[in-house]
Amino acid sequence: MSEACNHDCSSCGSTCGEDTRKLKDFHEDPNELSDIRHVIAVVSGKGGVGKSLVTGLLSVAMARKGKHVGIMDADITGPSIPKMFGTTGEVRGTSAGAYPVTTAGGIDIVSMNLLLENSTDPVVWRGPVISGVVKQFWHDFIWQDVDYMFVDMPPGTGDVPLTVMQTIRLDGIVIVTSPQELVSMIVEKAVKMAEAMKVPILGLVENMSYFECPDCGKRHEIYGKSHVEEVAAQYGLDVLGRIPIKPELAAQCDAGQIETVEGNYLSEAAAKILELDK
Ligand SMILES: Nc1ncnc2c1ncn2[C@@H]1O[C@H](COP(=O)(O)OP(=O)(O)OP(=O)(O)O)[C@@H](O)[C@H]1O
Repeated sequence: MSEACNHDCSSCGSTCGEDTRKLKDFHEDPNELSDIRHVIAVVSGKGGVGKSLVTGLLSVAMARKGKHVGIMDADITGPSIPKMFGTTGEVRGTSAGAYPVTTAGGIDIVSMNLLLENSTDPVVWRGPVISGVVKQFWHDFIWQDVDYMFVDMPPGTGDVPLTVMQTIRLDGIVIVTSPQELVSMIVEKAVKMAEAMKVPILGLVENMSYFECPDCGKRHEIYGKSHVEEVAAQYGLDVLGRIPIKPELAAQCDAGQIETVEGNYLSEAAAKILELDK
């Protein structure tokens, strides 16, 4: 709240968490044939920090717990989910709606890359068109019996994250950071956006946290000391996991083999997400 606050929010553009205006509810129902129990969005402040990797690993972790998982790849101009899962199938449609493509491990995926004739074709559309596609992924696809849907957001706080948060009733967001980012600033932006949109934050995941020497097991903080714990404490958030830099992880993602990745870097995140069922 600013010092000059006169408690008349109607003429104020700031998002201070004290907003007295009644927020209009823009949430929209999914396709009438869809059955989706929980939706979690994965966000990051900038590109390339590993948001898609975290979306993929969280999905695999939940699928390994016996849950039916869906992934909506809302990164329309930079979709990477199908490649990570080695999914090339075609979207099938009926008059009632279209169906996601299912991975080898049983995860349902919808991504722009599954709709393009050629996966290397660029998507050169303006923001409103892109946001419209994300809405179509929600309305026009039939998501059957999905326990947990993860939405891989484009980085930042632009049109698409806003559309997703307004349109889909989210159970929470997971914020992905990396040690080389200005973590405090990124987290504060995400916290303010989530507050403004009334979406709970499930916690932070730090990717590329450290490198573990394969010979001696010593951990090296290649990008400098992590500040994720301090920042999380500052905002009252949980740290849900720290993922090391691991060339094998990148190689498995490039080979479409994320479902065979061993180790569970996100067990705390998965435990927290499972609590949504309670
Ligand atoms: N911990 C890690 N160890 C090794 N490679 C990683 C790790 N995290 C991510 N990568 C690699 O870095 C690249 C970027 O990761 P990813 O696509 O998940 O980032 P992103 O934040 O989703 O990017 P964008 O915002 O551009 O979609 C990928 O090639 C991925 O395999």
